[in-house]
Amino acid sequence: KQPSVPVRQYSLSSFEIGRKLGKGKFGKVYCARDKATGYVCALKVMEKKELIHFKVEKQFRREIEIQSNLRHPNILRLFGHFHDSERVFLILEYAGQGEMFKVLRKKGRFDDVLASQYICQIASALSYLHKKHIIHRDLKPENLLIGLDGEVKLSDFGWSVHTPTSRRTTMCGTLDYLPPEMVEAKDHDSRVDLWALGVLTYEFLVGNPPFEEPAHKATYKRISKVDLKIPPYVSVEAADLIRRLLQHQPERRFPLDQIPDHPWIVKNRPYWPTNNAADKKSG
Ligand SMILES: CC(=O)N[C@H]1CCN(c2c(Cl)cnc3[nH]c(-c4cn(C)nc4C)nc23)C1
Repeated sequence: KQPSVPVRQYSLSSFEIGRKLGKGKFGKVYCARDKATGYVCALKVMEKKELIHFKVEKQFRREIEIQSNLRHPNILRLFGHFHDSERVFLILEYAGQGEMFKVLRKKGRFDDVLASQYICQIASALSYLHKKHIIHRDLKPENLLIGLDGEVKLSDFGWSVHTPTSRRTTMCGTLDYLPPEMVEAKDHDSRVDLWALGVLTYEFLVGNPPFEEPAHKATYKRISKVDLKIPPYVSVEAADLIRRLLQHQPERRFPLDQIPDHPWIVKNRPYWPTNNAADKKSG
């Protein structure tokens, strides 16, 4: 009988802690190296009392359960978790090029080649999740990371659930990515991620989400009416995909598995993937 790989028990002393990478909603993330293997990872630390105070321990357990079982090149791996008396620790994959929203803010907006590569990779990750009856429900630049070779990594599964569902937890944070059926608190399914993908496509190419307004109520109205204005500099092919995703009726939204064949993706696919790290190495 083949001995199964023993599941290692981790503790804080298993790691050398490096620099602080950033703050998530409920915790801090540090770069860390596993002493036994030298493997670099990201260690997310959360205070138990904070999880209890924000009443998110159920959501947090779901995040661990869902993300631990996912294996996809565009989904950030969760390798394991452990806790001590007052904190919980997540051992996450380290994304070598950091946070998407910082890159987007710094660049302002992406060109068709970069944006279409990112959208195609995110569509691939969403397709993988939907086949497992999981919807992400919180797709936005803040929840995207970039790996060492420039590939996108979906992270933060705090809001993901098994379909179909109707939201029970009150929403906080930006409404910008929510489809009509969610702002109208109707039952919803995996096609909410299609709407968010449309919002993300728009934001990558324009620099801000399509229905952004200072007041929540105004954003809500623009989403409900699909009050979409696409600037003239957005290419015809990109505008076509954005319009096909930002459909009020979920069943009319462009299906994920057709995205790799959409003209905008095909036209902007490089002959070979740009592998920044390799380019630098080869000089
Ligand atoms: C919600 C949330 O956890 N946000 C972020 C904090 C850092 N974190 C990372 C996570 Cl969870 C995983 N890998 C990361 N890599 C980086 C990073 C790399 N560079 C060069 N700069 C940064 C920053 N950050 C992470 C997720």
